[in-house]
Amino acid sequence: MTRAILTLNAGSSSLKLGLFDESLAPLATAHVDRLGAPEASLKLTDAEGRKLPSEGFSADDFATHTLALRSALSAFRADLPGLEITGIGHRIVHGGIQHAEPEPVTEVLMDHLERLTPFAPLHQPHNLAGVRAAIEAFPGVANIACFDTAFHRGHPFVEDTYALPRSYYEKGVRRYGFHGLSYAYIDGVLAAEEPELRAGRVVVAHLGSGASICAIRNGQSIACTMGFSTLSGLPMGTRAGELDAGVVLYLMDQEKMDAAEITELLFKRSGLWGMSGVSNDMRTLVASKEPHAREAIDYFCHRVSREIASLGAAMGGLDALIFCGGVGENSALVREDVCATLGWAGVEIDSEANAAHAREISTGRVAVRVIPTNEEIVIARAAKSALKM
Ligand SMILES: Nc1ncnc2c1ncn2[C@@H]1O[C@H](COP(=O)(O)OP(=O)(O)O)[C@@H](O)[C@H]1O
Ligand SMILES: CC(=O)OP(=O)(O)O
Ligand SMILES: [Mg+2]
Repeated sequence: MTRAILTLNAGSSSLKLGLFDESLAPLATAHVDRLGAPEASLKLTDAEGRKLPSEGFSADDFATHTLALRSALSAFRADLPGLEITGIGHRIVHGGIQHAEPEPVTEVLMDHLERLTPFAPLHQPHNLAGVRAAIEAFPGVANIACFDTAFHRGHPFVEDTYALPRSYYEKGVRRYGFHGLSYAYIDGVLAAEEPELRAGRVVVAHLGSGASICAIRNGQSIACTMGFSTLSGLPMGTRAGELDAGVVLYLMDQEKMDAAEITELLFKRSGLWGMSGVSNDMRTLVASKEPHAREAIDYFCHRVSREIASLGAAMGGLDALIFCGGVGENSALVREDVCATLGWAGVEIDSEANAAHAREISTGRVAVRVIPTNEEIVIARAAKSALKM
């Protein structure tokens, strides 16, 4: 029997599972892509990252996060007999004020995390459902919660607060920031491979179905485009991103929408999906001839460029720009568009290197990199350390 750590990461459009041995060498991954869409699919890879066959599934098996989890776990079981799961690490999007360090799951913790669901409705319920499913599937095995908010907890007060009466800050109305496991991974790569860059003013653009950008200096989060909830900052697959709070008042006052309807509109029917009327997926938009699809891409790239500049300003300049996440790693078109308007800041890229998704794509003063993120290994490391393996 090989002893293994299992990791679970439920994103807004994806489900990613990882299996690692106790020295943290990868054994296998399962990645459900386009979750909930007719094109949903499962990709399994082995220890060497080679694709394994994963037949016998249809889109119905990935229609919801719960079904996708069941299908991915069954695929793992079929392909990898002889494993003993000794610890399970979970990406939990929101840890609130109280939870930053990875923690063993208890009933009390689950209760705290449940209460944060309204701040991350596209994630927290799926994250917690994943924990419950893991408890059921692997009784007696310890579950460790790893928080997406943790990486940002030390950011400066001016980046932690809104200009509201102080009592709201005390109640937890703060700029939390998310995608912290991804930022921690990228920071770790820079620490190991390009420490001179890490010491500079680094902006990391995590562009996936959910998207945010973070300013990092010496491993410390300085600012993030996501704040109180996973709604703010960039437009995303189905989320609006930056929005004048006056729009919400208008929706309530004039359109008589209640909180549930506004949540549904801003989290699930806006962003790339709402603007284009075509798809929430960048691949489909790039391939589409619909003018609204192109407008959605243009809006996305425009907001990404503006936010990169804004985060650079928060640090007094920009030395390195890193792209990661499903869009950031795979869309040369988006990177090209984003960088095209940042020439004044010293961002210049080589079109061929960019088209080839090379790691180093810059030709100008700012180092521009494409680094595939790996939230799974960050979760596995945290689980191993919390379990003192
Ligand atoms: N080849 C590609 N070109 C453009 N976009 C891509 C490509 N591959 C994946 N994507 C985008 O990446 C997104 C998924 O990114 P990911 O970081 O896995 O999302 P999440 O974790 O938020 O669910 C998809 O919605 C799609 O828009
Ligand atoms: C926080 C968030 O939006 O996560 P994801 O990109 O995985 O949906
Ligand atoms: Mg994700």
